[in-house]
Amino acid sequence: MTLENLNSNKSFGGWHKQYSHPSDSAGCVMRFAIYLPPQVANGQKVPVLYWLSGLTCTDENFMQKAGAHRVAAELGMAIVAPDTSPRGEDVADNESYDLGQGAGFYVNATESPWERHYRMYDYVLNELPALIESVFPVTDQRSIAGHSMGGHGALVLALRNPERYQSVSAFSPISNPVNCPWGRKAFTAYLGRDTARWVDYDASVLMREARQFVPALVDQGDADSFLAEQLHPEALETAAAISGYPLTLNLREGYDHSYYFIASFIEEHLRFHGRYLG
Ligand SMILES: N[C@@H](CCC(=O)N[C@@H](CSC=O)C(=O)NCC(=O)O)C(=O)O
Repeated sequence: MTLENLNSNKSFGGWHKQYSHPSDSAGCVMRFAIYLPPQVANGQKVPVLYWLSGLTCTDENFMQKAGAHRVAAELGMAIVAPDTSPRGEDVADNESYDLGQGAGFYVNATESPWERHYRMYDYVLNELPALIESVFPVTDQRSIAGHSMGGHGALVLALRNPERYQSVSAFSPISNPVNCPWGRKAFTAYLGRDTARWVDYDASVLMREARQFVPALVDQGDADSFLAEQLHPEALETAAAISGYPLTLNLREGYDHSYYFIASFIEEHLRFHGRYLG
């Protein structure tokens, strides 16, 4: 295992660290950030919250802007934030911000030229937790959360793999990607034109058909400029009502799509996950 430590910062008694490593799933060098709470210094193993970021983000946005370390330190919870796509000179890209590098959509691409590296679903579900659990003092208790494109990724991963996660939460998720411009553009490129293949990556479709449940929390700002066109939380709410899914969806007055919104409510999300991670 070649794991290169790129950076270390002490934070709230614990450590924020950044690493790179060669990834089998992505076929390139991937980066992630990890927050290790102070409890690990006492030889304690801690559970892990995986955080998936949104379009244009890297492993850095959440760690720098969300203000999550203080409560993670109190709860004894590690947080792992992977990059949002494969990257590199030989990795396919697109000039737009919502396709290609920085916009992996947490799918396994099947279409050229994306299928060689864009396997973020496998990376986040399998490769990254296996690496984290073999190298760091963590348990195999995992929860998952994310924002926007990352909220879509977190919901899809938990809905398809309920045995792998204790809880799931999302800020402003792309809730019904088969019915919004961001989702249709990305899924056409990564998965092809056959829309029957898209539903495996649509949280609202998956939640409507779910039979095995993971406690779910979603927060959405009502002043979010992407709300009407891209996010469709009402589709998630309808799906939960049909399947009886344990979803709490909060509409927050005046909040937009930014990390100011995430920072305002991240403590509630961390405490929510803390209840299920033990
Ligand atoms: N046109 C904008 C869009 C980028 C943007 O708003 N990114 C969000 C996530 S949107 C959905 O996935 C984000 O988290 N940005 C990073 C941040 O630190 O705020 C643009 O190109 O900037």
